Amino acid sequence: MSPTQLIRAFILERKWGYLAAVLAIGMAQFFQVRIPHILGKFINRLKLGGSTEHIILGFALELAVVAAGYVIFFGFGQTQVGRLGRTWEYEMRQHLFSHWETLSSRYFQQHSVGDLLNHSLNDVTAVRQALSMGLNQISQAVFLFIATLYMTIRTIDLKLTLFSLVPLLLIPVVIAIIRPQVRLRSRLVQEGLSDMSELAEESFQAIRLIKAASNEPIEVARFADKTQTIVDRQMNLVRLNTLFQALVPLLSGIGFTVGLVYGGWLVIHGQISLGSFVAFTVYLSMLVQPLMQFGIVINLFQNASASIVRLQVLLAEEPDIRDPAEPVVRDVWRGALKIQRLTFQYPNSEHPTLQNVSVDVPEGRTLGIVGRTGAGKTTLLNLILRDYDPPAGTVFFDGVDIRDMRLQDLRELIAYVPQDGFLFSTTIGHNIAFSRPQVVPEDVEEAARQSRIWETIEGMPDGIDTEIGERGIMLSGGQRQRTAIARALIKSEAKILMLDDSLSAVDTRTESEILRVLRQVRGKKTCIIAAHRLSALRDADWIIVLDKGRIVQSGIHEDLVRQPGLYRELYQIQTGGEPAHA
Ligand SMILES: Nc1ncnc2c1ncn2[C@@H]1O[C@H](COP(=O)(O)OP(=O)(O)OP(=O)(O)O)[C@@H](O)[C@H]1O
Repeated sequence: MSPTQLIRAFILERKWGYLAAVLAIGMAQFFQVRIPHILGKFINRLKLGGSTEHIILGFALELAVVAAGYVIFFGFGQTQVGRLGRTWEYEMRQHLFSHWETLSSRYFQQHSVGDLLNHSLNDVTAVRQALSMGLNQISQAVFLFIATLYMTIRTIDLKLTLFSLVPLLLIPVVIAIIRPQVRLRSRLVQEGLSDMSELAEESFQAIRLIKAASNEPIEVARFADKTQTIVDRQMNLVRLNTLFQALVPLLSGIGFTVGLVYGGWLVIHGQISLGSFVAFTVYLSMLVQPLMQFGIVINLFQNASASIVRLQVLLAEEPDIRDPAEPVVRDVWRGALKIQRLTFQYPNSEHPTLQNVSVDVPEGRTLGIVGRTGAGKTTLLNLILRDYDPPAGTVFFDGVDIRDMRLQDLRELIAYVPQDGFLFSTTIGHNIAFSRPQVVPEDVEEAARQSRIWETIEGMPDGIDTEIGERGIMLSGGQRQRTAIARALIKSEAKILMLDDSLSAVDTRTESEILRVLRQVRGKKTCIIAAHRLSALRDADWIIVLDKGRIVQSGIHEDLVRQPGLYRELYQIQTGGEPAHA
């Protein structure tokens, strides 16, 4: 659904709530316009003389009743409108987040986090302001304007009202001229804010790198540059808004002068009473308020319409990786994997990253993937996960093209340890139980023991409830990797375990301990281990050697080290030039 449709549906669904709010705000204005009328009557009555105490008390009581009516109706309307606006904001943010969750990695590579946050914060807020404050102000303004005009024409003088009104009618003209500029400048401010949050986020993520390079002053200067741009753009907007907001009272002031001159003349010539003239001046000043509000509302709606366009673009984004129309569903999957003549090119890339890759991994077997950096190992794993879509007829799970499987089934069947072993800023226990929030602590412990992180956890102040800082900053690289492996192992019913260079940061002893655990898993799960370090692959049932996206060698470790080729080269480098032997 587009944001416009969403807004329409939202308002329609709550039409009675909105109607009650608008009517209450309108009613409040009718109470408000009674005040000058009472004042005028009071002055005229005072002029007649008589028992003043009694008169004053009577008028005071009338004023108090009117003021109470205003407060009750306005209070109700304002609260109601505010509540509806907040509900919209909540629902829209939920909607946006759910939508983003359907999109693939490709989308997040092409859009900055700063921009997305800007959408979910500022754009949604801009629409909310139009739906709450905007509606509140426009209801007030329309009702007050009509009611005031009605009162001045009916109870005072038509000509006096019309003459004073002429300068005020120029206000919409002024607004029409300034309006497009306000919109442009407010968009520039929003873009500047988005740039700034993007830079701050990147900088915080890279804080270790920045400190290691003593780059703090450069980062601070870059940030200052961004904030200066925002200030400049905000000042441009403020100047224009000031002009805009000054012109409205100026025009009202001219109307006021006309009213004073002509109204005074009418009083001198006895055509209206002094009380009516006083009431009229109050009415005129009351007309300024709705006109100012028209200006504010126009600004709010301008901002909201720019935000709606951005939200429109965002929600129009279709997920590029989806469930098939008629998925193949099975009760039991075994976990055999077959890759057949797989060639793949990233959308923004000029050359294929993988070329004609074929390999068969029977269920319960282990495939090792080795290759220099950039050879395409991660890409191959990402394609098996359908993080990017492989071409049809190239990747099969138990003989079924993975594109014909339900995404949820496929991903339930795979336990994956990504290269960066991403950890969330929560407790170590929650990180391990990430894909299985309902598991019991014993399962967390079991997975942690298998991945050799349990000892570390036991030494932590709060055990599995220890907070590990932003993205696991309190853990070492190896501890992070072992935590990520535990997270995969806890997914016990997965049929395929994929490790993307996940042992690179652990010492060789820990590596062989983890490999021993993986050996126990073997036979029950199909394992795919991508690695630079050949020691991680020694036990694999089959190894493929990737070079620039092609399989250049394949076989078992013992054979590969004997053959001349890339594998032996890597082996010799890693074993310090030892002669190749099994
Ligand atoms: N999202 C992407 N868009 C475009 N090109 C990409 C993308 N991801 C990876 N590549 C390119 O594809 C090639 C293979 O990258 P990949 O990450 O699969 O290699 P790798 O063998 O896992 O390397 P490493 O061992 O360094 O992790 C590289 O040239 C890389 O620049």
